[in-house]
Amino acid sequence: MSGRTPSLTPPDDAARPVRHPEAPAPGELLGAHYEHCFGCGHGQPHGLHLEARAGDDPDAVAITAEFTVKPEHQGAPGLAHGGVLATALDETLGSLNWLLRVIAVTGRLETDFVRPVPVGTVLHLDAEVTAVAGRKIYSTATGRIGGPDGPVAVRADALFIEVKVDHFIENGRPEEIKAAMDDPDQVRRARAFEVNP
Ligand SMILES: CCCCC/C=C\C/C=C\C/C=C\C/C=C\CCCC(=O)SCCNC(=O)CCNC(=O)[C@H](O)C(C)(C)COP(=O)(O)OP(=O)(O)OC[C@H]1O[C@@H](n2cnc3c(N)ncnc32)[C@H](O)[C@@H]1OP(=O)(O)O
Repeated sequence: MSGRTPSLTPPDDAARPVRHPEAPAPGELLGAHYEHCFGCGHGQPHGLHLEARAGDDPDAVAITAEFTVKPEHQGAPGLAHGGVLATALDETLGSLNWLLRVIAVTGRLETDFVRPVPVGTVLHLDAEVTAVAGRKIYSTATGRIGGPDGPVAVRADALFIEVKVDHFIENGRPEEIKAAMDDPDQVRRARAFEVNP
């Protein structure tokens, strides 16, 4: 994509991404990586409740997701806030971690807002890893309105950086970290990212 900052362009020796052999099957609902996550958590009343699925092409590290814009997501009257749309893109791109079976955090997210997105709209998102270079994961996402093949409303390119579980243990607030480590469901989800908490 033109006009991107150099840090979003994979180096020449970057590898093609590979879907992990134990990744969720094509079409499988991914669920939430953390129940209180603002993007995907079912236990987060203020969240986006984004639902993501593993992409249909078994050779691509790709997913699809849907996000319904609610009145609480407004910026201008009747329109989605741009930061909320960026969050939906970020969350969708972050969900690609399930297919790589690594934990990675967003280092850079570059977003284009192409069309306004009215409240009530279902945003149809798709995201794909384009390249991997060491800990650096390059990815891209699009959000369409009016259906999965509708016009593009938002798009983003991103650089995610692989981290170990210590990233969260060392930086997260102790209350939430302890609760996560004491929760067998959370530990099971973390293992899906090959994490051993
Ligand atoms: C029991 C507890 C369980 C807890 C875990 C539970 C579940 C786990 C599952 C999933 C959770 C994972 C993520 C959350 C998922 C979804 C939410 C959506 C995603 C997000 O919302 S996530 C939050 C926002 N995100 C951050 O909170 C990051 C803050 N940040 C940092 O924590 C550091 O900044 C870090 C770690 C990124 C890097 O730090 P570092 O010291 O490890 O590595 P370093 O700096 O050496 O960078 C290595 C190479 O990346 C290049 N690089 C780095 N940053 C760059 C940038 N910004 N632009 C361009 N290039 C960059 C360097 O240039 C170098 O490149 P090179 O190797 O070529 O020199």
